[in-house]
Amino acid sequence: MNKILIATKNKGKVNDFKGLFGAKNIEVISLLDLAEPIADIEETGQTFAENATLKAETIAKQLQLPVIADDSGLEIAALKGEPGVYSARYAGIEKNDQRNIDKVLENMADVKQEDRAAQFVCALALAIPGQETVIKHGYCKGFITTTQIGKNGFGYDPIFQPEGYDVTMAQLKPEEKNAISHRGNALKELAAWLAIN
Ligand SMILES: O=c1[nH]c(=O)c2ncn([C@@H]3O[C@H](COP(=O)(O)OP(=O)(O)OP(=O)(O)O)[C@@H](O)[C@H]3O)c2[nH]1
Ligand SMILES: [Mg+2]
Repeated sequence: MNKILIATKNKGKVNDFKGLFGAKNIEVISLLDLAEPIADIEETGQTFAENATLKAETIAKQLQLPVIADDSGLEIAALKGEPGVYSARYAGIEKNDQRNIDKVLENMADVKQEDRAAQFVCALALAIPGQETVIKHGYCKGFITTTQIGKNGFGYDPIFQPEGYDVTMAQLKPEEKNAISHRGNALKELAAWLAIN
């Protein structure tokens, strides 16, 4: 395998995957690279796994190619697991990262340091036409900061401090994020599965 299609339109995810697969000499293409535009898929699932499966199977069927889809998000304990599967659209359907960050910080304004635990979750679905879809999960535990710091990454990275670090995910270099991220961890699981099946 020297090329993989990731069924996403999120540039931040594409950059993460380019780093992750580039190390294995595998070229990453996404829905943003296709000549024919692909319609948005409505994410109607209740879980990351359901949404990842929906995206992977729809695109695999449409293009008759093996694809990986990623559904991911941030679960904050003090907000009862929110934003969860609604992470991209937390502050509205236009999917604005800055507005999403502002909404989290506002909702957590009164939450004490010791109660700011959170985790990123990533579900990866590998869909191959005619085969059963494979799903693997990855997690990254940490805390929500009180201000946003850092310019790398995307989404909530500037307000997420991984466990064992005193900087945010957005202050880490791309390769440092990939080494500990929910996406990197899910991909390790998928790679391990591919090697033994
Ligand atoms: O700080 C972050 N670092 C990450 O590493 C990360 N991974 C996911 N997220 C958040 O979760 C949403 C995914 O939602 P999502 O899986 O539906 O993707 P999406 O709608 O952006 O693109 P697509 O893949 O569906 O085309 C994203 O938009 C982000 O808000 C992240 N935030
Ligand atoms: Mg989405």
